[in-house]
Amino acid sequence: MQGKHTTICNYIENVLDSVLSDEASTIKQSYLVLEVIKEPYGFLFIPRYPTNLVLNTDTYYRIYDIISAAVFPEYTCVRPTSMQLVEVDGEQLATARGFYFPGYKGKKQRFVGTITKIVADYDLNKEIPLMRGLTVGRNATTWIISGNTGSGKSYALRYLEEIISRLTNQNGDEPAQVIMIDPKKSDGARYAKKHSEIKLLIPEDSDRPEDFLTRVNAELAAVVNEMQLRQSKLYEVSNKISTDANEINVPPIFVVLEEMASLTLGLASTSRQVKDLYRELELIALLGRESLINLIITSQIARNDIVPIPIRSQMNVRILLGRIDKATVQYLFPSMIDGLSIPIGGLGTGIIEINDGKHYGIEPLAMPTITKGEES
Ligand SMILES: Nc1ncnc2c1ncn2[C@@H]1O[C@H](COP(=O)(O)OP(=O)(O)OP(=O)(O)O)[C@@H](O)[C@H]1O
Repeated sequence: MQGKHTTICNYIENVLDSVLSDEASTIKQSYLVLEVIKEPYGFLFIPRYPTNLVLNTDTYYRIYDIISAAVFPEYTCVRPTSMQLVEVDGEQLATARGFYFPGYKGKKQRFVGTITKIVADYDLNKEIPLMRGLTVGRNATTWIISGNTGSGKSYALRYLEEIISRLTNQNGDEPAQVIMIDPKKSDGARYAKKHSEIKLLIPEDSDRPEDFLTRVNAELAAVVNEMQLRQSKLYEVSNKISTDANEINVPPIFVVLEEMASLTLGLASTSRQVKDLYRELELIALLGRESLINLIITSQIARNDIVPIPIRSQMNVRILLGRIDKATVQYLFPSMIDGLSIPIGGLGTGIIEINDGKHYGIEPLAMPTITKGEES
């Protein structure tokens, strides 16, 4: 990795000096800060050895906390989920490595407008826009949206549904399929009622929780079956080693599960129906990507007994809206328990981590605001 000593680097060095020099007076002058001016952007913190700094995770996040606050709002730092120790090109051994802090100039901007306007500049078959400057690659097929009541989960889901309704198979002649499971018969159910193309699963008035869950499991089993059929077909027709079901021109399938906690409410985690549910969801989360089967879960809290670890750990896109504190981050962002980044305030805001090979860590998020006339 390479960087340049730009004006902001002087500023960061001064900030670091004044914080760190109290603890270790010899730190001053024993490091250099460079700005990485090519993608992936950010900053390099390069200590000159010998140094009294130990380059470990604690030091990394300590420096992250200092830099990220000091450069905001001119720059936004992304909080990596692990320490980033990188090789610095063309340096002597004493300065041949440094900490890399990913970040970008300015702040990413919330979209405010009609869906048509928001998506106009994007190829939805490649990426899903969430903010101006923040998109999710379509290879990220598993999403979890969590947050306290009123934080904007349902609103975020409606936005994603509007996006999904514009997705098709490779040839563009078959729309994406959506299966909406809404045990609370709330926003998701009401939205699906107006969109006949969505397959809606809601409890009947006479259903006991286990009756509804049995129907949900049957639907999920059918999705898993379709996943296996697609994999078999892909195996037969493809000569490529790395590919996905776009090659066989099938449309993406989205399983949307609104408020996961209410699906198992009142049932023991050891019951057959609950175990079946977790098994089917785990299979979809683990194996769905190649067969274009996507999973979107919302949950007020992503506790282990609500979203079991094997499912949660497969989630490529993790969104936490609303209140961000130690209690709320611990399930989706365990590495963030100490030192929180700065979320942007307001409705539908929080933090996001995207695991699509193009993002480095946790960043602030403000979900789009859809202006009247097109919100459906
Ligand atoms: N991105 C946004 N832009 C504008 N308004 C928003 C946004 N996100 C949420 N809101 C507004 O905030 C309020 C609460 O949002 P929402 O109903 O989605 O929360 P929730 O997390 O689903 O709550 P609950 O868990 O109680 O169902 C709604 O009035 C919604 O219109």
